[in-house]
Amino acid sequence: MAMAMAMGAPREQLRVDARAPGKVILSGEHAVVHGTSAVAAALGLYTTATIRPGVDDGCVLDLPQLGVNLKWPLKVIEEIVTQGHLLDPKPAHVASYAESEWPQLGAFVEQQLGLHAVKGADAAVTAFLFLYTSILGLQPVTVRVTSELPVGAGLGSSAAYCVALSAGLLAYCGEIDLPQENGADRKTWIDVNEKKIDLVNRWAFEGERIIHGRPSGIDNTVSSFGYVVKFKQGQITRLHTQLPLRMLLTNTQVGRNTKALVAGVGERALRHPAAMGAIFKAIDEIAEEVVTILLTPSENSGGEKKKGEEIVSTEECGPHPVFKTEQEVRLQELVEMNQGLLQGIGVSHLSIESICQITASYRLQSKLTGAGGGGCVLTLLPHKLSSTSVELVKVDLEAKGFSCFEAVIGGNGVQVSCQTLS
Ligand SMILES: Nc1ncnc2c1ncn2[C@@H]1O[C@H](COP(=O)(O)OP(=O)(O)O)[C@@H](O)[C@H]1O
Ligand SMILES: C[C@@](O)(CCOP(=O)(O)O)CC(=O)O
Ligand SMILES: [Mg+2]
Repeated sequence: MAMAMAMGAPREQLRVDARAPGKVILSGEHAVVHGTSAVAAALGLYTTATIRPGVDDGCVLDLPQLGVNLKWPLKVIEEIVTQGHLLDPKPAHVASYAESEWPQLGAFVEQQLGLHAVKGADAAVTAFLFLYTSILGLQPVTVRVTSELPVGAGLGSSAAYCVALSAGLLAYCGEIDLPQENGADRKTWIDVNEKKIDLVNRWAFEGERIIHGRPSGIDNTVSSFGYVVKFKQGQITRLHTQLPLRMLLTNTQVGRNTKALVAGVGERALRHPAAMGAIFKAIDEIAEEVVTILLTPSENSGGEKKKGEEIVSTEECGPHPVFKTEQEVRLQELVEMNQGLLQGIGVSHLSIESICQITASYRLQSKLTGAGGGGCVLTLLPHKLSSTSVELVKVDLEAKGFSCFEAVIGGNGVQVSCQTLS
């Protein structure tokens, strides 16, 4: 029925919205690009793509966070795309992006953006043109993408951008069911149908390849499926954890580029294959142990607390003691070890180390999340830690110029909404 309603409304009267969450990586970033396991959780901050009917045979792309607002007559795009890409869109069959097949695209995007473009704007526009022409073909559309996520900060903004765009374009061409409109002003968001999430995820991965160069796929996967996932060589395991995952996210405010950081780790791995392989293996073991802890039932059948749940550690942290369960003590140690290994492969930063030292003085362990080199740091918070103690840590971090917030994690994945335009 939902699809019928959506299909019933001609496209020139349909506005489609798709939103996708950012993410935190609990363990395994960078090593996962080299085939090991990683664990990631959806973050309660979203990127939203809005697809509206186009006007006078044109395509408009509005990316306010990158200062991009471009409009092209469709025939201009046709000249660029026809050179290297069938103009017969097959939304259900994911095409793989190859720069060699689009010889004109790079120069076209560079010329369109000019010399003063914001860093990363070229990748965003290129990813859009690939996804738009591959999924929709040359249909007049007006597309706007906005986000609650900081861009380039390790919270998976590139993946959320690609997932939201892919879902919005697939919904606009009828490949994804849309919700019944409720007539009220409030949007009705629905999860993308299970059978279609994989299609969204595979298109988004192609977009991530344009932005990241060599993505593992974990970012677009957790942004598509939501909740908590284990990812290894394309294998997705959705983790149903009962462990209360509380964390503080601190932004170093240091900009960096994931593509360059991932390439740098690859080059170091070529220079030191055995040593880097050993580090990747250690990170793999850490990620596997994190999975085991997350999957430990929190209570046995009688409702009593399981072994891992009793308080086994009490340390001073400002005015209140920090109570930690055995699972929390083990997770903290794994976070500390993972951060040390990430430092070893060259992706930490002075600002990240400074945050780790500040939180360690409160008996809390932290690690960079995402590509590192700046960006964001996650700090595990014992579930019994008082809000007063959390506030103390935040005040200390903010006094050093960092910005931090207690993250909402483990929520839903990609969702869609629609509105029939009068
Ligand atoms: N809201 C957005 N609008 C346009 N492009 C975006 C947006 N969010 C992310 N991007 C794209 O993703 C890039 C950042 O991705 P990346 O370097 O992987 O950092 P991260 O994924 O950690 O935020 C940006 O330079 C841009 O190309
Ligand atoms: C470094 C890496 O493991 C995660 C990158 O995360 P982000 O783009 O910095 O949010 C790369 C990848 O897995 O594709
Ligand atoms: Mg990214």
